[in-house]
Amino acid sequence: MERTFLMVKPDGVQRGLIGEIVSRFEKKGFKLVNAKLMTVSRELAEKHYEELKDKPFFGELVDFITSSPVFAMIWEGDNVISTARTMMGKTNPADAAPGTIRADYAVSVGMNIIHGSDSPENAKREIDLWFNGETIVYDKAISKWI
Ligand SMILES: Nc1ncnc2c1ncn2[C@@H]1O[C@H](COP(=O)(O)OP(=O)(O)OP(=O)(O)O)[C@@H](O)[C@H]1O
Repeated sequence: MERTFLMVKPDGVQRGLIGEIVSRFEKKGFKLVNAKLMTVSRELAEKHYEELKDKPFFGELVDFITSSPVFAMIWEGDNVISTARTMMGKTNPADAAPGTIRADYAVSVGMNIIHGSDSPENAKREIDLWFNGETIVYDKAISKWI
C-alpha cells in the first residue's frame, strides 16, 4: 500500500487548521498511520528541503518551518502521493484550484499551510527522515468500503 508524508506547516498549526486538514484526508478514505506535533530543528529542516538549498528563499523557508510547531503525518492508501498533492493544490495558492487546501486557506507561496511528498522516492526519504520509517499497524473496519 502506498504511503506519503504530509505536514501541516507552522501557519496551519497557528491558524487552528490541523483538524480541518486531517478531516479532509480521513473523509477521502485514506488511513492515518502515524502523526506527531513537533518543533523542527534547523538540521532537520535543512535535510528535508535539501533539494532547494540553492534557491534564494531557502533561508527564509528554513526560518519559517523552524519558527513554530508543525504537525507531521504519514498517510496510507491507493495513489495517496499524487491524490494528496491534488487535494493540496498548486504550490502558489493563487494558482491552486478552488476546493483545494491551499486555495481555500492560503494566500502566499511562503505560507501555504501544508507540505506533501511529491514522488515515491521522496515519500520514502521523508518518512524515514521524520518518523524513522515507523508506522502504526492496525486494521480499519471500514476499509472494505473504500
Ligand atoms: N518563490 C518562493 N518564495 C518563498 N517560498 C517558496 C517559493 N517557492 C516555494 N516556496 C516554499 O518552498 C516550499 C517547497 O517548494 P517546492 O518547490 O518543493 O514546492 P512544493 O513541492 O509544492 O511544496 P512542498 O514541498 O512544501 O509540498 C513551498 O511549499 C513553499 O512554501
